[in-house]
Amino acid sequence: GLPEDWEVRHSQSKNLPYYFNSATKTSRWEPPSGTDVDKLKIYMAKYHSPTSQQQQQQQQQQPQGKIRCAHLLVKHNQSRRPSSWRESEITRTKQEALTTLQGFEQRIKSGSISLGELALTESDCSSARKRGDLGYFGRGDMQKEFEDAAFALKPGEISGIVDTASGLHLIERLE
Ligand SMILES: N=C(N)NCCC[C@H](NC(=O)[C@@H]1CCC/C1=C\[C@H](COP(=O)(O)O)NC(=O)[C@@H](N)Cc1ccccc1)C(N)=O
Repeated sequence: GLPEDWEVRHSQSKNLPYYFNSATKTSRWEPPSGTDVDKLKIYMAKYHSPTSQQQQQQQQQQPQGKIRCAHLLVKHNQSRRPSSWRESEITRTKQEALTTLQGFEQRIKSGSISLGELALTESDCSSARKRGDLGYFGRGDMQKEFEDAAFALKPGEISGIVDTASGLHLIERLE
C-alpha cells in the first residue's frame, strides 16, 4: 500500500521498520503521504512484525536455535574429572591452569596462533582432535556458564576465560 518508488525496510539497530524511496534515495521513519495505511498494516503484520523478525534471526542459527563452537579446555585438580587424553591424572592447580590459559589467550588474540591449532595439542577435552570443534548445540546441552558465554558470542568471536566444573575454557563461536 505504498506510493510509487517507496518501500519498507528494517532498521537492525532500532529493530523498527522505516520507509525508503528508491528514486530519491531518501528514508524516513513515518509512512509517506498517500500510503494506504490499512493495507500497510496488513503487510507489516505479515512481514515486519518483531516476532517474524526474531524468527528470521533465530532461523539464521541453523539448525533451529543451535550454534556451533570450538573450545580449548585446561583442566585442573578441582575439575569434576581431573583426567584427559593428554594427562591421566591432572595435578595442576586452578591458578596454574588460569595462568596457562591466559598465555594461550594472548597468543590467540594477538593472531599468532588459532584456537583450533592450540586445542589440537593443549585442550583437555576429547574434542581436541577436532581442533576443539563441539559441533552444533542448543540451550540446555552444555553447563550453564559455558552456554551463557557461547550464546553471547557472535560468529567468529572468542570468549574470555570461562570457568565451569570441567575446568577453564576459551570458546570460539564458529556458526
Ligand atoms: N555436544 C554435546 N551436547 N555434548 C555433551 C556435552 C556435555 C556438556 N559438556 C560441557 O558442558 C563442557 C563444555 C563443552 C565440553 C564440556 C565438557 C567435556 C570435558 O569435560 P569433562 O566432561 O571431562 O568434565 N567434554 C564433553 O562433554 C565432550 N563430550 C564434548 C565433545 C567432544 C567431542 C565432540 C563433541 C563434543 C555437559 N553438560 O557437561
